[in-house]
Amino acid sequence: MIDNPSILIFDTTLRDGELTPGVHFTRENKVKIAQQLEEMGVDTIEVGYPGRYPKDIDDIIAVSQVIKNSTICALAGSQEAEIQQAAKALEKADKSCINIYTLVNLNSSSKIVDKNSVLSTIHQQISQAKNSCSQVQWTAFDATRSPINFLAEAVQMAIESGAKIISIPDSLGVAEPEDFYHLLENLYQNIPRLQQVTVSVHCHDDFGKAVENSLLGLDLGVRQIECAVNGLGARKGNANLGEIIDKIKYHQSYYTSINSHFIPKISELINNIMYG
Ligand SMILES: CC(C)[C@@](O)(CC(=O)O)C(=O)O
Repeated sequence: MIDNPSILIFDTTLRDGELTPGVHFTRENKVKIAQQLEEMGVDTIEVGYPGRYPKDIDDIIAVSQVIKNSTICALAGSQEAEIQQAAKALEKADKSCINIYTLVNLNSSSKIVDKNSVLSTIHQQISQAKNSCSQVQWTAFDATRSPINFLAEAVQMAIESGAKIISIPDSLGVAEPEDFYHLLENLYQNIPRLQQVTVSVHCHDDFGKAVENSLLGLDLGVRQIECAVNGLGARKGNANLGEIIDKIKYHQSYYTSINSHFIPKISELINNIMYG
């Protein structure tokens, strides 16, 4: 049903998925996986984090050469050097996205953090990144353990600076569905401009809530879900791509461009790479 609101699927199998204990994807396998993700209709493929893993630069370049329809995404921390590396890696991509993350949980830092300097970093880095890719996504790292007022200020700043996608992660997978729903609701109530950008969620499965948490914001306006094939990802993984797609199709109030017939095939490809 094409008239239903469309939900974008952002796959992070090749980035967060590679943080699954024991998992490594060769360049050749990253290209193969990306081709299948594109074939099934995934909107955005996050391929790596060049600022932390230098080999990801060439992985992203290799994937960029074969992918035409999906957006290619590179993760970057909020330092200038990381953004430059992401931009360099994405030069050949037809549609590119730099996903910048900034720690908003000021309590967790060992240093005393000045709020204004965090806000000005967000502004500077997004302003820099938007000249070197098609779209900037900004991720509020550790959003679910952050002071809500500061989180809202940071989101507001990211939107004003030009981020077109705002991602709210449950970075450590600790949010109860009720709490995650209230967090999103609070942001929608307090930031009118959230309606003008794409809101994304990135949930981890430490307590088995990744899929539930990823879907509960759709009625509030969330329009992008970050997930990974077979639920791969750091620690206990991210939301499982196949489950997300099936639930959206079953729900019937939303639309995704993903062809779910491809899910078993890509699931098997990943299994063969990991255990074959
Ligand atoms: C940056 C991000 C989306 C992250 O994956 C963190 C990271 O991989 O460093 C998360 O779960 O918050």
